[in-house]
Amino acid sequence: MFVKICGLSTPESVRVAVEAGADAVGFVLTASPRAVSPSQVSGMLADVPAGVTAIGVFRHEPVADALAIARAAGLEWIQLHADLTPEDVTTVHDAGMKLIRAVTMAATADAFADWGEELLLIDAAVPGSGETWDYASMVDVTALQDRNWLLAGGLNPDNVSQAAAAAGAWGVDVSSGVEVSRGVKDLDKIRAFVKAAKG
Ligand SMILES: O=C(O)c1ccccc1NCC(=O)[C@H](O)[C@H](O)COP(=O)(O)O
Repeated sequence: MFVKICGLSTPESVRVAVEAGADAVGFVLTASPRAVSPSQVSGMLADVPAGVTAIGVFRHEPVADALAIARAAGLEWIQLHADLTPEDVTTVHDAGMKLIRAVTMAATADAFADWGEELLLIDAAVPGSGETWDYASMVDVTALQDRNWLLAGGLNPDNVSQAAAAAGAWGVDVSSGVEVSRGVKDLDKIRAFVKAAKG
C-alpha cells in the first residue's frame, strides 16, 4: 500500500512521516491553512530521502504557474486539483515534471480514464476537508481496474484499512485525519496512519 501524507508544514512532521514509512509527502502550495512557501519546502526537502516522493499540491492555479512554483521549491512532482485536459498532462511532462491528477469521486467516467499521468487521486468534493464519502463506489469503476490510484478524503488511522480495501485502492492519501486541528499535524496519528495503511 502506497501511503502519502499531505499538508506537512514542519521539518519534524516530515521526519516523522518518513521514519514511519510514508512513500510520499505533500506540501500545499496553494491558498490553505496548510499553505507553505516554496522556500519552506526547499528547507524541508533536506529531510526527504531518495525513494520518498515529495509533491507540491495546487488547486486552481494555471498549470504554468504551478510548474514555476514547484520548480522554485525544488520539486519534481505536482498534484493538481483543477479541471484539467489531457493536454495539461502533456504540458506537465514536457516541463520535466510528474503529475498526480486529482479528481473528485463525483467526476465523470472520462475523468477517471488514464490520461498518462503518473498517478490518479480520487478525493472528496472539497480537497483537504476531511469529509468521508462512499469509498466502495469506486470498486466497480472499470477505468480504475489494474491502475495505480490513490484514495483520499476523510481517511484516518481507524478507517484507512477498510476504506482502501472497499475501494480497491492501490494507495492512500491523508491530511485532516492526521491532524490535531486544521493545519496542525499530530505526529502520533501520522505514525498510526502509516502503520494501519501498511498493516
Ligand atoms: O489541504 C488543503 O488545504 C488543500 C487545499 C487545496 C487543494 C488540496 C489540498 N489538500 C489536498 C490533500 O491534502 C489531499 O490530497 C487530500 O485532499 C486530503 O484529504 P483529507 O485527508 O480529507 O484532508
